[in-house]
Amino acid sequence: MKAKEYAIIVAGGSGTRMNSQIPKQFLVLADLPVLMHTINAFDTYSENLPIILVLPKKDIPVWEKLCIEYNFTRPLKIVAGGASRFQSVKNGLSHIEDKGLVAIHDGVRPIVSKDIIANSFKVAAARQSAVAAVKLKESIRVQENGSHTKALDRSRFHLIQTPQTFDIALLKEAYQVTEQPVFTDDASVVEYAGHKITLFEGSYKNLKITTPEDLLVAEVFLKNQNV
Ligand SMILES: Nc1ccn([C@@H]2O[C@H](COP(=O)(O)OP(=O)(O)OP(=O)(O)O)[C@@H](O)[C@H]2O)c(=O)n1
Ligand SMILES: C[C@](O)(CO)[C@H](O)COP(=O)(O)O
Repeated sequence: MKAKEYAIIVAGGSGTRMNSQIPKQFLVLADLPVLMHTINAFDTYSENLPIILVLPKKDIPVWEKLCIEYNFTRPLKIVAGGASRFQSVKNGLSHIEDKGLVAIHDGVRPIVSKDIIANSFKVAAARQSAVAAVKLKESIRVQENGSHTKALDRSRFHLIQTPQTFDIALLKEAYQVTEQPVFTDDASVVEYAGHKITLFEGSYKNLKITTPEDLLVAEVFLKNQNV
């Protein structure tokens, strides 16, 4: 029998690196707030998928206003976030009581495809974890002591994206730990709990909107979704 599937979309951040008055998840790109593009991608995968949307507590009224403005009616469970991504995911997870699989996705990765979401659930069903990743396109060097740098073999490295999809029980158990500075994503939490991480092919288009220039690129992709 197919496992029950859930998604947690984390949008509880304040976007300090974007340096924008409006939190980046609410900025309008290609006629819609970023977060609505992200939710629509998951709805395209399955309109019945239960989605937990994590928002900064103070911005929940902002989101509610946007939903009225854009006539956005997709059913969601809205949960208040925490001080870090780790805390926000943990808050989201506390609203799932079932067994099954959960995809954790950044609200600010709006160009995720239906196929990537489907693959994340497929791989996680077989391997308990499925983390989207792409290979490096550029050369990399590591800083040595002083001003010296040394070339590294880029084929050994991956750039990590979301969705990061896991067996729900495994992820909940991993999130019981005290938050550590190394926790930049869900894979690092699950690995810290002693589990192996399985990567699957993400996409260079699945970018995270982090700094202002990302808005330009994201808008081009969002306006040309079928290209
Ligand atoms: N307390 C937090 C911090 C981050 N996030 C979410 O985690 C994802 C990670 O992306 P990131 O670019 O780090 O978002 P911000 O924390 O908002 O940005 P910055 O680090 O520049 O402040 C985003 O969707 C963000 O909203 C969250 O849900 N709760
Ligand atoms: C989860 C993530 O998007 C994977 O690439 C990333 O780690 C978020 O971390 P950031 O350091 O806040 O950009």
